Amino acid sequence: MSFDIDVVRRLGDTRVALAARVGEGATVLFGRSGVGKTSVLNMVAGLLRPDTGRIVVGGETLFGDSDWGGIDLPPERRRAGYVFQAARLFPHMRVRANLLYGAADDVELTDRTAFLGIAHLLDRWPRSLSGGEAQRVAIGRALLSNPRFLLLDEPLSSLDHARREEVMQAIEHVRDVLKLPILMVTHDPEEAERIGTQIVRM
Ligand SMILES: Nc1ncnc2c1ncn2[C@@H]1O[C@H](COP(=O)(O)OP(=O)(O)OP(=O)(O)O)[C@@H](O)[C@H]1O
Repeated sequence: MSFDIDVVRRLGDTRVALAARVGEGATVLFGRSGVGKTSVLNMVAGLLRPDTGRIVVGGETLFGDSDWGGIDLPPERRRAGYVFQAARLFPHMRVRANLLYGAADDVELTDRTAFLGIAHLLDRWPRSLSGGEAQRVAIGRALLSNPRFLLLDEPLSSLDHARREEVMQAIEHVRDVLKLPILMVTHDPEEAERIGTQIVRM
């Protein structure tokens, strides 16, 4: 599945612009702070509207300005799984309820929790989880919503070395075994090198 992204959006004094066409696997958006990486993910997710351009994922137009058919699919029809820098779990729900939020059913729960190494955490509250555990639950929640692709915004940046390795392996599993297309933001060159099938510099 390819991402074909050609967007411009002005935010205050910053002009966020990206033109990239990428293929299978994981695409890493790499660039200095403030260049607009998160804004690009938000545009792909449907949370931020580009001023001009188009976003096509797997041949389906998610957004197209008036020159491209005037299309703007709402976020729920884009079917993006979005994982943020901080896990952003619902604090009033146990891990199981967090995972199943947005899931049509629980048929994949066992499989997903097994490879993410979180099966033993289902009855825990988010506040009792380590950063790495919480981030793996956030990835599980995104996967269980049956997404067509994953958006990962610096999912490792708040973690120490050991926790980073756990989450990195989970992302590699999604890329290599589930073969779900990934668009991931990082400003860590080592992470970009390891996760990225292709790297797009902004
Ligand atoms: N609502 C807003 N109003 C004005 N400027 C904004 C707004 N939202 C974002 N910006 C600016 O747009 C630019 C892009 O922000 P964005 O968060 O996309 O960058 P980034 O590359 O993800 O940065 P970082 O690596 O620090 O997370 C920044 O300069 C930011 O200050």
